[in-house]
Amino acid sequence: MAPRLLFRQLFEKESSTYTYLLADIGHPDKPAVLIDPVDRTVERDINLVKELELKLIYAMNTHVHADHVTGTGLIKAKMPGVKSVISKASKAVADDVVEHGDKICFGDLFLEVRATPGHTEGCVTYVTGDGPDQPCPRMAFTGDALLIRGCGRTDFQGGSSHKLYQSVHSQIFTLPKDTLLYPGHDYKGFTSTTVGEEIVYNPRLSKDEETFKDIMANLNLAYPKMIDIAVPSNMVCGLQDAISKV
Ligand SMILES: N[C@@H](CCC(=O)N[C@@H](CSS)C(=O)NCC(=O)O)C(=O)O
Ligand SMILES: [Fe+2]
Repeated sequence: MAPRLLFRQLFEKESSTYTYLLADIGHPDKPAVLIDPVDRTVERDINLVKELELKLIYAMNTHVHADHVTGTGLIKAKMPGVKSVISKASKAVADDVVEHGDKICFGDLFLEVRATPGHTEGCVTYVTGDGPDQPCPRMAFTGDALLIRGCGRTDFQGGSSHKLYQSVHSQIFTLPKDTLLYPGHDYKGFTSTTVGEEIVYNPRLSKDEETFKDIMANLNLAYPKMIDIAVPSNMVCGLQDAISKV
């Protein structure tokens, strides 16, 4: 039986952001979702959706990004009918706001929403679920909660090292060890990892919580260059930006 899931990992190089395209190609409509599109690469993403003859139904965010403007507003403007998605806990405006335990269906496949606050209060991880007639590859889209051999910073947007540690250990490290993890960014050239690998080799999250908090308190990272533009725009899922550009 041919696999139902079509999966593509896409990269935006200025912010080192990953966007993910998933579709149920076993369904006659080929319904698709985009996770964390970036405004600068919306044309590329839309062209790919069209070339693959998919029907994009959701443009989803893992959180209110601080380093780039989400593409969800522009996509909605260019593809009427597509719905923006973000968590209720983010307090952002979107067509659909989701909570822990919700399922986002595309065709006969779905993504389960897991609340993973800590990088921001509203961060969620999207986890694949099995299709009706065959298992779906186990994958989790972690946004900035978990990065490969790293994690999201916790020094703004309601960040909390305690919450992030608890989120990752209770919601991500409890997934089967062979679950493939796809982060929101990578700054070192990695593309994916697994739960089993990160439990052992993550230099921050493999430690006890007190050591983790100490590491996070001493990262000394500069604020993202676009934070003052990105956060207000992403609180409306990029819609203001989309309206001004069309
Ligand atoms: N230099 C970049 C921002 C880099 C940064 O702060 N990345 C965030 C994720 S985007 S909110 C982060 O959490 N990094 C963790 C780390 O350990 O690097 C810019 O100016 O945009
Ligand atoms: Fe972030």
